[in-house]
Amino acid sequence: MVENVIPGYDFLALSLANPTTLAAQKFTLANQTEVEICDTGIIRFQPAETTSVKDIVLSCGIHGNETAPIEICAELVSDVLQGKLILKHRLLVIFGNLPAMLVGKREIDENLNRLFSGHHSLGDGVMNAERHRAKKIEHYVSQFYHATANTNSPRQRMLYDLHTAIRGSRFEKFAVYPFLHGKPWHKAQFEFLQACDVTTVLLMQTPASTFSYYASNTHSADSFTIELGKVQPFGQNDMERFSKVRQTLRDLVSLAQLDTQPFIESDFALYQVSRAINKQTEAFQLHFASDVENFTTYALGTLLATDGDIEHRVEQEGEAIIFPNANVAIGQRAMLLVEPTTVSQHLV
Ligand SMILES: O=C(O)CCC(=O)N[C@@H](CCC(=O)O)C(=O)O
Ligand SMILES: [Zn+2]
Repeated sequence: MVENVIPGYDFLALSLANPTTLAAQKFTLANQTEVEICDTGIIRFQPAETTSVKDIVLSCGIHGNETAPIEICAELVSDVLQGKLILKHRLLVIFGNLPAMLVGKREIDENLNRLFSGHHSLGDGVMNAERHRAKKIEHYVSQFYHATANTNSPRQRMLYDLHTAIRGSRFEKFAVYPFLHGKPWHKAQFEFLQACDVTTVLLMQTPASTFSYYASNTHSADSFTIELGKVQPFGQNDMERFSKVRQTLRDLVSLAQLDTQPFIESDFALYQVSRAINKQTEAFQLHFASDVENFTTYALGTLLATDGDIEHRVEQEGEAIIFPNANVAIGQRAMLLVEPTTVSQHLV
């Protein structure tokens, strides 16, 4: 049955062959896991196991050229479909921007990761494929979480949105912890990240239109953007570098509890955003080379970027650059400046 619906157990290939739409379908695996294709690139699993307490969303390819996470998720989905990986918890897997994957680009018309929390419908409204996709993704995530919202036992929601960075990084893997509006950070989440070999975490200080902020703020999910290395074409990722994250994600969905190391703050490099620099004019220019890595620091006063007449310089000792990108839409984030911080004072 599965092979008739998803040839070769390859849901990614089926989705890429149907990048705009795929008819919804439901079927059951031999191990009694219920599978629902919600739409192209969006697949939901309900395990036979009734002691499931976690509602887990994994997403990748929100930017079409960020291939390592796409390969990781495709492998995991295929193994579930083949019965090689038996789920303990409910799981929704999202392959975000299929048309952009097909052409190896970050986006087609607009950055999908700036369209969540209803931003898909602002301004000119839902007028391009990325806006439609963001709206659909929000719909399926809401449906997934709401399906168990009235059950009596407490459930844990999580959403891990897997990306890769455009540049190299002083820390190859790092996570973005969305702004929690004053709520405490979760020790167990740092422990999960460490199990994934991610020990650099950037704590955001403001709301955002990203997918991870949407999941955190709208659905109270434990949620992160997780950056896994640098953008590479499909098939050119050294998957050995991701062995810990691959295994931890498999354990997360298939075991009752993850076996993690206790949180020790000194194991982590923690940063908070000191400033966000938004592009204001088409003249925006970075004043360092394209191979300068994320988390690089410069001396006080160094000119980092100009935007017409505006000069952006290092204002604080130890301020590091992250996600510098001159090629963004006017009004959008062109770079973050971050500084070391701690979490122990506000951690549960
Ligand atoms: O390397 C870059 O410049 C961008 C990599 C990337 O796509 N990062 C995400 C971070 C989302 C967040 O802030 O949570 C993005 O820019 O969308
Ligand atoms: Zn990305």
